[in-house]
Amino acid sequence: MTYDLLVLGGGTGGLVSAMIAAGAGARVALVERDRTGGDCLWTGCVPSKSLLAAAGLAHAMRHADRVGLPPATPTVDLAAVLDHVRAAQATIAPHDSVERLTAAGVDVLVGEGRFTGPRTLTVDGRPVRFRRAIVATGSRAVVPPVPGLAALAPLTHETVWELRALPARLAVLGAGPIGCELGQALGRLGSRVTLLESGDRPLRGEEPEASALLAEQLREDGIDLRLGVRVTAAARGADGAIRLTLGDAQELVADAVLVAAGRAPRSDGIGLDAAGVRCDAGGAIVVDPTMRTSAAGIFAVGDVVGAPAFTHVAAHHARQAAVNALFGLRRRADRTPLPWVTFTDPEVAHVGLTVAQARERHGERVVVARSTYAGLDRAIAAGEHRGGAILVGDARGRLVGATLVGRGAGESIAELTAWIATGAKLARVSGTVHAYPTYAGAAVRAVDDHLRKRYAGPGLRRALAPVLAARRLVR
Ligand SMILES: Cc1cc2nc3c(=O)[nH]c(=O)nc-3n(C[C@H](O)[C@H](O)[C@H](O)COP(=O)(O)OP(=O)(O)OC[C@H]3O[C@@H](n4cnc5c(N)ncnc54)[C@H](O)[C@@H]3O)c2cc1C
Ligand SMILES: NC(=O)c1ccc[n+]([C@@H]2O[C@H](COP(=O)([O-])OP(=O)(O)OC[C@H]3O[C@@H](n4cnc5c(N)ncnc54)[C@H](O)[C@@H]3O)[C@@H](O)[C@H]2O)c1
Repeated sequence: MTYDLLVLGGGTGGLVSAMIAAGAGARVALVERDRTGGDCLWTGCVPSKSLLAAAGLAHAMRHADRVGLPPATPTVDLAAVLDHVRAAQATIAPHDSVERLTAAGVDVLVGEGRFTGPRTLTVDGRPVRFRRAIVATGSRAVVPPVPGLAALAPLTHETVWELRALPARLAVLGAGPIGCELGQALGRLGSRVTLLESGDRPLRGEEPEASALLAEQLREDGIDLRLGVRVTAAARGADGAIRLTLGDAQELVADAVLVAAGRAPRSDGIGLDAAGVRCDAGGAIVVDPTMRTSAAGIFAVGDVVGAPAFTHVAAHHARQAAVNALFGLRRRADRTPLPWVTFTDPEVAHVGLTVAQARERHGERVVVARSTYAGLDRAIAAGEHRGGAILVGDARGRLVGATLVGRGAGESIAELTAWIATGAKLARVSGTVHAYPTYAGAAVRAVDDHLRKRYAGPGLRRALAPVLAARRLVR
């Protein structure tokens, strides 16, 4: 049989592609060599958010006095916390399962897939023919070429879940989303964490204020956050401890190292040359906005096409690619704003342009509205003080970007994403009634303050003075 659509990879990108195609009545095969569900379910979003939930509670217990309760120091048993992680995975797994795919009409082919031509692929050597294909093979952790590091088999987001006990001293390499989320979680659960970042701030792509608030909290948590640091060598001593040599000739001793220094597309070894699919210098499959690769009839989605690497982006790509592949349409994946959230405490949520990007694109006349949780009633009532909102408008005042920091940021960003998608002006955010008191109020407050500063000055008062004087004459 020749399949209408062959999907290589059973993570989010592959699952969504296959389910949509099967729903449309196509003959679909999905090839997966491991467990369906991919990085998100097994080694990414779900376990990290489950771990963060436990870490957040441990932190809240220690700091209960912020709201007038006696603080408590939890005795953390990592094995029990990881039972919670696995229970969350087990609850979600049926949604991504082979059984669900099969029931929907997808043929799940278990094994290693490799293209052998533009319309053929083998699964553990067995040939399969297809009319159209979607590549969704994801990405893998990169271990930087530091002498001695790879030989230590450092932890990555793939293996950290196999720990039996908390490392007493944990060195984390990289303060991107993975390093910050996992570093903060393991630190709050009891490891002494040193977070080593070669750049000058954590979450380097976010607004500098967001990075600064997160850095403050990480340090308050007791994490030794070292910026502008390069690890030049790694070795295990006779005592079993790991010694990292830092660029400035200092030594850091740790019981375990977690590498969180970026990810690389998983595009090698899958026969892309035989299929005529081109990759860029970093190994990302080159696609156009309709997710077509350089090979006619072959599409690619998710992490394998490079940044931004998020589950909801993989799903969004897949929705466009599946219908484009089956029906020859040209639906584009670049027509909608893409939000993302780093689930640290404080959460950092982002959509659209940063202030610097907006200035580059729209010039100096961009509008910037800011607020902090120090003036937000909901945050004050909850004893939260670290957070705020930065909204960016173009020269005409249309919302083009937003960053929210603090509790609730990940939820509130949805509203701003929708406003950007509709081309709304900033004033619409505060013109819309929001329930009181909510964290969503941070964005409203930012816009209100901005409008007040801009319009409610002496000029407006001078202009309105005669109107008010005339109204006083009316009985
Ligand atoms: C620690 C961590 C936390 C994260 N947290 C979040 C979060 O909170 N929110 C968010 O949006 N994103 C998060 N992400 C990112 C998210 O997990 C990825 O963007 C998403 O899983 C990508 O989906 P994908 O389908 O492209 O690839 P994957 O999920 O990696 O799926 C690829 C699949 O292809 C299979 N495969 C590869 N090669 C072959 C082959 N030759 N033959 C057969 N099968 C093959 C693999 O086994 C895998 O199952 C996180 C990532 C990490 C690492
Ligand atoms: N909440 C989420 O949505 C979430 C969570 C985790 C990961 N992710 C996704 O996974 C992607 C990968 O995450 P990541 O954190 O591994 O990568 P990243 O590329 O975002 O960050 C890696 C960090 O490591 C630093 N670094 C690189 N080499 C280093 C070295 N040798 N020494 C010290 N620092 C070094 C970089 O400067 C950078 O700050 C993210 O970009 C995101 O798309 C998403």
